[in-house]
Amino acid sequence: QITVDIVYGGAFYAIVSAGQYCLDIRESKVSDLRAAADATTDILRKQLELSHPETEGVSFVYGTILTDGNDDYSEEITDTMCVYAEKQVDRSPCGSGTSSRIALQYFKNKVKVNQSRTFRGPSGDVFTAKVVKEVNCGKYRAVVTEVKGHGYFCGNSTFTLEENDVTGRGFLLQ
Ligand SMILES: O=C(O)[C@H]1NCC[C@@H]1O
Repeated sequence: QITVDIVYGGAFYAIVSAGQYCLDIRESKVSDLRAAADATTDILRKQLELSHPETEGVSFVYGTILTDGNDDYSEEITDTMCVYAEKQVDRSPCGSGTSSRIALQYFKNKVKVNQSRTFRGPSGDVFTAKVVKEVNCGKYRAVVTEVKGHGYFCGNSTFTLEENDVTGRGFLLQ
């Protein structure tokens, strides 16, 4: 049995420490971490009915974020691995995932407004994040967060859908 937190930070995520699966976010194989996170997302998608008060179309568990469990305020880096959509592993700490993690730390009284933390993804890239202020979202208490990081432009692509291409309208091979 594991215990997860469900948090919205641009998408709904389950947040859980890798230790709950007896895995180590820095030492375990990415394939094992990914499988644990994906199995969690899969189960939650079947069990949970979510509803966002303001945005339609986001009310499902988008992914599971594994952490090192270091949620108390500290200037130390805390590690994150976001496994989202259909088993994709984010190389970065994940923008919406980092927003979710700092919001969760705030509501668990681990950080205060304007206390910044540093989050590291699997590639070693870091984002910093803080809570800026508390707000309401529908009937829920919520926060505005600020996430900073660096991204790299890596290309353009153009997709074309021909009129009779039924398969091209969407498919997934696994
Ligand atoms: O950084 C983000 O928010 C995106 N990366 C993976 C999950 C989200 O789509």
